[in-house]
Amino acid sequence: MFPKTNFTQTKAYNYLSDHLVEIADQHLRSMFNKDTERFAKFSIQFNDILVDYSKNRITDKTMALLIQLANECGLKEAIEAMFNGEKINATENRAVLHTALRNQSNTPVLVDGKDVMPDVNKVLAHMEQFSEAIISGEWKGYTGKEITDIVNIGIGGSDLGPVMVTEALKPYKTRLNAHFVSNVDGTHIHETLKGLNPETTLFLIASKTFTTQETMANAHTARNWFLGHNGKEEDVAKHFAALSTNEKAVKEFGIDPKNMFEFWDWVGGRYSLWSAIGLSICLSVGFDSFAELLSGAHEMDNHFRNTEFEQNIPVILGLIGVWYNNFFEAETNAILPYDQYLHRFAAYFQQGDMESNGKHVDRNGEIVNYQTGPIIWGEPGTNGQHAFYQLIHQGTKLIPCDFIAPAQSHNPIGQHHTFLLSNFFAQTEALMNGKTIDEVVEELKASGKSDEEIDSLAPFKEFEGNRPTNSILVKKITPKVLGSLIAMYEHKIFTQGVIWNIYSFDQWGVELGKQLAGNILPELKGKEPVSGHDSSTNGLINQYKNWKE
Ligand SMILES: O=P(O)(O)OC[C@H]1O[C@@](O)(CO)[C@@H](O)[C@@H]1O
Repeated sequence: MFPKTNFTQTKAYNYLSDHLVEIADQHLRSMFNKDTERFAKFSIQFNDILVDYSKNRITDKTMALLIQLANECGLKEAIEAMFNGEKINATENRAVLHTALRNQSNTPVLVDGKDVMPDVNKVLAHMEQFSEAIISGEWKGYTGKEITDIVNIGIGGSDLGPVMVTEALKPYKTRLNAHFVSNVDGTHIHETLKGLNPETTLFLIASKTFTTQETMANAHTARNWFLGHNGKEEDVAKHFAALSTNEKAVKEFGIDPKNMFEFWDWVGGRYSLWSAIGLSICLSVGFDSFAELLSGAHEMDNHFRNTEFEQNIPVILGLIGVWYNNFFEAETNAILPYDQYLHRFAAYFQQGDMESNGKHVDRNGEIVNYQTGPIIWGEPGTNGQHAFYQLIHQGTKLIPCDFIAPAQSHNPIGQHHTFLLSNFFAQTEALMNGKTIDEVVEELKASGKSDEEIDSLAPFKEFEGNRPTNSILVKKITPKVLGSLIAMYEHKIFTQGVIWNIYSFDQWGVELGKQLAGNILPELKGKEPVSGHDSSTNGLINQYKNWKE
């Protein structure tokens, strides 16, 4: 039974509110000075991943109370409910089983009394066979040439995951070139198709519903492009595949069901890279690397399901996020990967986190009176340091940051990696320690500044510090490590959704905009002005109609 606790009515919530007052004036500097074991106490190593959460505004008591909060909110029951295939996505009456997609132990997972693992393994085998046929060159296009380019056409969860993983695992790239089209803006498919050869291009139409406007528009344009370049209807089967739950729509589009890779309604779009949606990953980095990715995620699943909360990484990260979100009023969470290959990692979790926990109604249908999902953002380090770190260091907003870095680079050129890592270590140290006004004055004195100059400059050069961070140091970004990292964040999001008593696996909030776009679309034809909207929308549409060609 999935619990429905209002966390603000738990004992732990009240104890945490009191505890916040107790530690409000404790600076992280003093916490570290007082406790030389702080790092050992507040860090966990999981295979080739070290999670250091010691630079957070927590004490032993904080962690004990946060774990009490998790217990009072029934987190353990909720975790079991998910893994056991209960229909915890209640508003869509669906199970939530992205974990089954990587269940390499093959223990049965029942949905409506049926073990889903045989179907999962059947699709995986098809993905493996298909990928190997394409990569080996055995599969030929309509003029007998082997495929050289893959174009994945999808959006949201049918794009962001494949893009992020393909970029993150570029060192494992196969001979195929992967391209991704997502935006309905014609520029996206225009720029992608430029320079591609229809004889050697394979299109993957990735859409759980196979109804998404952007994806279907791009898919039809791709098909017309193919047919417009001497491709024939009977050749479509050699150059188009579909990744979807909607076989009927796939057939209607004209894709051979043999080239359809199915997945199921218990796979959420933003949790679908492990499913047939991951076919572009298999083609980009090879099926073996994809299998390693699944393996890493499966290991994290077992950790999340079987580890006591005190040592449970996703639970701890989720609870610390609740601590800042609901007690320190932090509204955002920055994900800062010190690895250029992970440049789409934060973007991926913008959907993963914000589409899951960006909710204002609780599981009883009541409007919440507390904060729920944070705003997720971030860019790779060290670039962020030259863009927005000023605010993180000296702004008025508290920005909890996750710093991620690999000890080993795939490209050990000169001193680049030590430069990168020195910044990774320094930034969290600076955010934690800050620089006191006395230290600033000493520095200015030593640089020869006059007393008058010191008085005027010092206030601007002080760093409060006490700014919380998590440091996630991995041995190397391999498929297995990446799989564990992604699953770690998925389960962090799950943990927070349980604490906030919200449904994390539907996304009704994306529907209204689409519906209104459908209403407006026919109005954009012709030149006659519209008047059926508010004055702003009318004004904008009519100006567009004046200007459009
Ligand atoms: O895979 P599809 O069905 O085309 O959906 C694409 C994306 O659209 C959504 O906004 C839902 O409409 C995301 O949740 C989803 O990942």
